[in-house]
Amino acid sequence: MAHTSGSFELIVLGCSGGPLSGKTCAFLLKPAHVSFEQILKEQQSHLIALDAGSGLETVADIVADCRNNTNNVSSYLTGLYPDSEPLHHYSDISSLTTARPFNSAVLQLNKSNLELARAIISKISAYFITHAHLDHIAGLVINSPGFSGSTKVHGSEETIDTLKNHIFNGKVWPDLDYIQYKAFPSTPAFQKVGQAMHLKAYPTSHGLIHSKFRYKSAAFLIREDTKDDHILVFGDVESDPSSNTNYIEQIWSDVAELVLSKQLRTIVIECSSVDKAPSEPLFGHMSPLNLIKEFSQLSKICSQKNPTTKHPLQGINVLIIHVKETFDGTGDPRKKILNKLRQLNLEHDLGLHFTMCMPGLSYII
Ligand SMILES: Nc1ncnc2c1ncn2[C@@H]1O[C@@H]2COP(=O)(O)O[C@H]2[C@H]1O
Repeated sequence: MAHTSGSFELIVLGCSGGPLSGKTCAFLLKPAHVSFEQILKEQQSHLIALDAGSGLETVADIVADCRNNTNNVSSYLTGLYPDSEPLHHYSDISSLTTARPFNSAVLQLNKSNLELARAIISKISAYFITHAHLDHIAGLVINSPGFSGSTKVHGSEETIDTLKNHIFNGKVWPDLDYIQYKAFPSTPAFQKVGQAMHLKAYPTSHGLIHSKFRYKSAAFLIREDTKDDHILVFGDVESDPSSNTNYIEQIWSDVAELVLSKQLRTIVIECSSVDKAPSEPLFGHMSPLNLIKEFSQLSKICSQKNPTTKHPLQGINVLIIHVKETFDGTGDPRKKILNKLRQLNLEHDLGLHFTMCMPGLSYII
């Protein structure tokens, strides 16, 4: 049975911001109405990958959890800290549907956990990479010799150049001829992905290289065609005031109408650390104050477009990813970040609903 309550199923393989080397950012996305059973049978797949910091090993672990009724993957990140809470503590919305990604029809197939994981990974129709930092590509790289044939990898010109010349270059990793690179259009535009989705890639700023050159990441607006619904997924990103650019403002201006018409109800975005003193670097990332300022800006843009809407962001789901693990003995950074976001959300009267993403779960949105 496919999940039918939402438009998309976002399967979180990893969402840590490091420096932990496992469970870093990797997501599978498909229309919610299409089941994995169908995906495994069909020729033309509905499944896409957004970043690939984790891969085959996590899918195999999720299959094992589904088969054994355990929660090893979904409790992985919360299990790191002594003050961690049960999963439901990390979401504002009890109505946000989470599920185990694979149902009995898939799990009953006569395959080992690893064989089933490979069968699922081999149905990814294309990888969309926000930027080439290792924590977003490690799964793609290490898994690539096991791919069954041509593999499409989409990214900005800069990301593709880095992957081709600095990763898949015969030295760091074999230059595999079945990887087909495809650059995003220079002006953001929807392109068909999978069988019933379209994706538009926007550039974002992810800090400076050697304090000089802007390092770009990306954000993806994805449309589910049958329901004309959308999800916005950011890779690593810093706020416009931090970067002194207007990349995020351009995205907000482009999506404001969709927010107003309730055709964009979920935004997946990073919040890597707690707020820092101005002298401390954020390394091209968000903290709660910066993120809430960005959402206030989106709210303002929406209100300018439609002054009669009082709380344009009311009910928007914000899924937080890329929290950095900490070693300072002060406990779970996800709790601190979430508490601060909740407090600022109330103070700014935004009406957002926050969820800390966890690996091993499907979010039906
Ligand atoms: N100059 C630096 N010193 C120490 N750590 C850094 C420095 N620059 C970047 N980083 C870290 O390296 C990480 C690379 O991935 P992220 O962008 O997720 O987050 C980055 C920071 O946590």
